[in-house]
Amino acid sequence: MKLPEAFEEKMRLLLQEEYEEYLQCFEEPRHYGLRVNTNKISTEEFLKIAPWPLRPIPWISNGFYYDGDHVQPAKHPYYFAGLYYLQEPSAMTPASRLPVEPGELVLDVCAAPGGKATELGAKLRGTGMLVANDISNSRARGLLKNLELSGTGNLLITSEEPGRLLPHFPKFFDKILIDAPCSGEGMFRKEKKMVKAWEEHGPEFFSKLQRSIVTQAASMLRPGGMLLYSTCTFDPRENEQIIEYLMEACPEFEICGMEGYEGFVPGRPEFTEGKNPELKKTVRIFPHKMQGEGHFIALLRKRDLACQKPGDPDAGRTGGKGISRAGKQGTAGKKKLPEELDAFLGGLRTDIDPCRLEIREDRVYYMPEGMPKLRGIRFLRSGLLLGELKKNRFEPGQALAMYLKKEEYENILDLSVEDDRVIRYLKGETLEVEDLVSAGAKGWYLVCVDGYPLGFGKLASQVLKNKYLPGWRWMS
Ligand SMILES: C[S@@+](CC[C@H](N)C(=O)[O-])C[C@H]1O[C@@H](n2cnc3c(N)ncnc32)[C@H](O)[C@@H]1O
Repeated sequence: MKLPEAFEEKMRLLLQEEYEEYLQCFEEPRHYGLRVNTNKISTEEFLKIAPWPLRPIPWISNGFYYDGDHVQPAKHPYYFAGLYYLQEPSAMTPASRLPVEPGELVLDVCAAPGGKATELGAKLRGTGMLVANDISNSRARGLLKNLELSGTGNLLITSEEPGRLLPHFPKFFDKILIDAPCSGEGMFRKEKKMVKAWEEHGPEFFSKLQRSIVTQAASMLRPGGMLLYSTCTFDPRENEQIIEYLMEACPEFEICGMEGYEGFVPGRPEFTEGKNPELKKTVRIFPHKMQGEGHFIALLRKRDLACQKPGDPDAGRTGGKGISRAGKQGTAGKKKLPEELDAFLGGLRTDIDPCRLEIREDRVYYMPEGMPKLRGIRFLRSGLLLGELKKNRFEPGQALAMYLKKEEYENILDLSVEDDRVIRYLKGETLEVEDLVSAGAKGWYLVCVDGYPLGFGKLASQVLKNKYLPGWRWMS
């Protein structure tokens, strides 16, 4: 493979005697990774039902290698049930090293198509709020699908420059992940077209963009919060130098250590102006050191330089436009709900706080607590889309199906993965289910595969009318 000369020169400088070893890895095959969605299934349970051999990715607790030349995990009903996400192994590292806890307010600044955001959502376990942003509207659509498929509910998906989010979320988030747009040097082996893109827009181009993204994002982090910066490139101008720039612009930031792994290579302070030895706590992943592509990861904490009562989670948070941890009341909170919606919600075996329901143009949403007013922000989704009111009838939606656990809904049609009706359901066909329901049964049923929800269907006369989202259907 022909690499650009300037890139080769830089890598020689960066790797020295290891350079030949690095070049060798271009002759080796790429690695395929699968990350278990622990929001839906534990890693142990998934390993019991996994349809193909899997090998642990040693530095990711829920990550596994699979043989991508012989199996297609994206063509399996468990994929449609959101039990896992397919992701390059090194790319699993950033979200795994940002310590997100349930109940936190989390921002993924450059989130599409959702490789990291889906893991951050899983760590929140349906609590707190995940704001997933991407400047590209078309890419944000893919992000929306992936987050809904993963069952993430407490959600806001925006498509903005971070600077436009800032007035709404000053010092707001507990955790922020910036997986920055970059020159992609770490992906040269996996995607040859990245080399051409690098020739058009290299590290200088991206470092300007990264500087502006990190400083804007940093202002949205509350004092005491943590920020993880990552790229899939090697160049210090996009890595250590960005962290140096951020720490100069915002001196309250300090670099933190993270859970290590023998293949992680410490950052290189000598490639920065200030040569701060703390930069050694940042991490580079090289493909000749580990079974994964190239990455850079830095974890930082924003120290609280002002006086703060210990244990006060709101200390330092300024609150932005109408933001408070208590949240604002949903529009449906005080009103009487349409009868069919009320009956449907009554059938859910999970706590629904009526104050968090919002009805907008016939769509019913369940809003996260603490959702700010969104005036002026381009967003694709705010809250969990429960379904639609159609002439006062209520039709539950796909996002709700993916959010629910089997035991959280009363009417279940649970099919075994061996049952050919699973694929027929995913293709949008009507199903005969007289073996599974009694003669008089009717209404909305949650279709599951081996106990994991796939979508809704409407039952009448032992026939299930298919309500699987057309855009998500199984293509043969
Ligand atoms: C490396 S990709 C993100 C991959 C994603 N985190 C994942 O794990 O699936 C970088 C993303 O940044 C987005 N982007 C580029 N410039 C941006 C900006 N100024 N603000 C927000 N997002 C931006 C791109 O559209 C792209 O989707």
